[in-house]
Amino acid sequence: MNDMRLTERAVDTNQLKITARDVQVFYGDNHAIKDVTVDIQDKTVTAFIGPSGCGKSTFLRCLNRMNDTIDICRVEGKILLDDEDIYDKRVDPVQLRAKVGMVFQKPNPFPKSIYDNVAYGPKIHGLARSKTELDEIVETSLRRAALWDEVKDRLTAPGTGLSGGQQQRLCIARAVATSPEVLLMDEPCSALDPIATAQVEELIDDLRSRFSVVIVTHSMQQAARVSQKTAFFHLGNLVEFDDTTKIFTNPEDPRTESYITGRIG
Ligand SMILES: Nc1ncnc2c1ncn2[C@@H]1O[C@H](COP(=O)(O)OP(=O)(O)OP(=O)(O)O)[C@@H](O)[C@H]1O
Repeated sequence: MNDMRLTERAVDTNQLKITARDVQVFYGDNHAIKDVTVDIQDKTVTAFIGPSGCGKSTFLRCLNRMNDTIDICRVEGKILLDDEDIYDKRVDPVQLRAKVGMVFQKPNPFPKSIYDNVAYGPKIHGLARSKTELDEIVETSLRRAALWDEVKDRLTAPGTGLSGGQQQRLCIARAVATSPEVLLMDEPCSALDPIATAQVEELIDDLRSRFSVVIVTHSMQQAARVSQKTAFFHLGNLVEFDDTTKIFTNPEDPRTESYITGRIG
């Protein structure tokens, strides 16, 4: 699969960003994530793959406490962001989610202008001291999301009026605007056509030069193209976690091999 990979920018990928230890997730009696231990590196794209219902999205949502919003959901174990326990009582989940941003499967811009979609986060987190600074953040974020040229002349138009691919890049700009340290993406291309998918994949590789990206994907081709590390989940277990090339060429576990060769899933 090597020939299909995007050109990778040279960045230092050694530093750890997120450390998860013995994580369990329960939805009522359903034990959805079992004893997951994993290290997520900075400036690296990590892909979560595995059959439907194996817990990829559930585990992803643990990383910015998005599961807090689900009443019956209970998370146990430790998740550290730069050595800080994100489940500590003193951590404000809203602040955490600015640091650990999220992009969802379906583009979900606010019913506001393109400008306001991006300006919202910096405004509520007090990241701009003046209108000029806010304008700068909006422009930089839209540029980082490779959307600026397409929208710079219609910033006051509604975000919901953009094409699906543009809306997803707007959501990426919105997430990037609060200067996150980690960006979580839950099947960000599944509602996009192949051209918009290619644009977002190119963008993911670019974003990696600034922060850690974790992506849930159903597409093994996409995982192989965009990620450096891959985690294979099966029935709530993290079966194998390794360099993406190793997972796709020489996996250790027979369950990983069955999945990547299409025998399970
Ligand atoms: N909001 C929820 N309430 C109750 N159970 C849930 C909820 N979300 C997920 N689950 C359950 O947790 C388990 C893991 O689901 P999850 O969506 O994390 O898997 P997934 O690997 O992301 O699946 P898919 O690839 O189909 O999106 C499943 O048994 C699912 O039914």
